[in-house]
Amino acid sequence: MVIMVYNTLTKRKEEFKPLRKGEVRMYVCGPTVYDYPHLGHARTYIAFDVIRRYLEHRGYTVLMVMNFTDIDDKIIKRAQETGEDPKELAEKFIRVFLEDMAALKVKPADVYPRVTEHVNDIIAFIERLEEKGYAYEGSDGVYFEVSKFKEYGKLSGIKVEELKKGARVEPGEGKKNPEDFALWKKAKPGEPKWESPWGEGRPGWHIECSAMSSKYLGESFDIHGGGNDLIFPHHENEIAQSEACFGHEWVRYWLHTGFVMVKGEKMSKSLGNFVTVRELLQRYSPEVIRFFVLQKHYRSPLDYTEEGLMHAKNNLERLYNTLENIRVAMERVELAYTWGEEEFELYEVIKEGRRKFYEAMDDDFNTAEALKAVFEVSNAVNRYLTKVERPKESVLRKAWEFFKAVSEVFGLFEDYFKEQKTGNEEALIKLLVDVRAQLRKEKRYDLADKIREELRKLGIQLEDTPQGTVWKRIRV
Ligand SMILES: Nc1ncnc2c1ncn2[C@@H]1O[C@H](COP(=O)(O)OP(=O)(O)OP(=O)(O)O)[C@@H](O)[C@H]1O
Ligand SMILES: [Zn+2]
Repeated sequence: MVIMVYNTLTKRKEEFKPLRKGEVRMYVCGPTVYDYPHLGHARTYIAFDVIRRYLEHRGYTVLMVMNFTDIDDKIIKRAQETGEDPKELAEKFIRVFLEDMAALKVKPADVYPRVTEHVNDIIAFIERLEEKGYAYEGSDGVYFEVSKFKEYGKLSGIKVEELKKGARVEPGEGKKNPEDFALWKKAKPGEPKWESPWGEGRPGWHIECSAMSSKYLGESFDIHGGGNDLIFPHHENEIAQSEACFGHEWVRYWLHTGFVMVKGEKMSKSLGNFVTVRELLQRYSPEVIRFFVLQKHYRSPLDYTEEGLMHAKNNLERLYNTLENIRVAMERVELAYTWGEEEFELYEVIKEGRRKFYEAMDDDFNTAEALKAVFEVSNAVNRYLTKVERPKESVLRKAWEFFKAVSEVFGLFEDYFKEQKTGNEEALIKLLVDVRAQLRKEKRYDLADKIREELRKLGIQLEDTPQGTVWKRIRV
């Protein structure tokens, strides 16, 4: 089975063939960290999380990099408004972003490079562009000369001539042509700055992604993603910089997510029509938000409405009911010495459901279609369980395994399956470890040692390390 992906660069679905065997290298543009993430951001990052999970599920090792834009005009402006230090402001919202994504069960990227920690790599990149004749220094910064890169516009379809017509060089701007964009911005008084061959200043926005992605993923890689609004100018400029610098094709597949919309407009900070992830989490569980996102294909617009979220909640509840029905039924199952009509019927639906699920996900990660297959299986399981007195273990187990695969790909029911295996055991061990630490503080070593000894008998080994006590299972 091949995976087909829609490539914004070629504007069609293509067979997915990674550059390196068994490995996918992907880069997703991360947030500019000056505010709380809203549902629009969540949609984009959940979508790429599911794409990544699916590729892993299909056996690829995925190396995923996401940047943090931790210095930029918006951050400086916000810091000036609130009187905070821009660095601290960025630091705070990186933390917020990571917390919100963790709450939403978005798997962390492998590397989160930040601009402020990669200024030297960015400078080296700009120097290479200068050497190759694509960059020039103006009075207020270093610019990329767009007309020198002959393939400019290949991603967005925007022509250099149109850009020339649509804009002019403003007084005080140091660029030669209106379409040129800044690689390096010379510092204005009071702004954060770094030393460079062009004097003190800071990187422009686009260059960070070219420099940091190539540092971690090499000079060509498989997938580059972001929201639709990044196609132009951000990704167009990234391509120009990178391909000018490396002299060859840079990224194989460009993937873009559709917007979360509110009454026909893009949810955005500037329009003020946003709902933050935190606000939503007070009303809905993280999985409801994920489910809401998954109900639509990632390239389609997604309307934010309360009814939509309620609908997601109800549907997710239906799936959890099915899981509980299976779990409870497992207690009264019997080993299958025979299969009746009901078993064959359910088996057929599970088999078809699995096929449809993978077919949908292989077709440009179509989560909306894949979910339909999940419900077909769910409904069939419930029908089966109301019909038969003594369900057969083998056929129920097939349904259970299917839901586990769905869980892995969609990032739903993860805690549920974990609880099935461990119950509250881990929480209870942690409680005992904490109680023992408290006893030791109070120098009640007899009781503390008793806890350690009794746990050891149960196959749990406690180790006191400088970072605190960790526990391990004794296996042999
Ligand atoms: N309404 C939305 N729907 C889907 N994705 C979005 C939406 N708004 C922003 N994104 C995506 O979130 C990611 C992070 O965006 P970024 O930090 O640049 O936000 P931003 O553009 O400052 O936000 P805003 O658009 O609200 O001002 C980008 O990939 C962007 O395309
Ligand atoms: Zn980027």
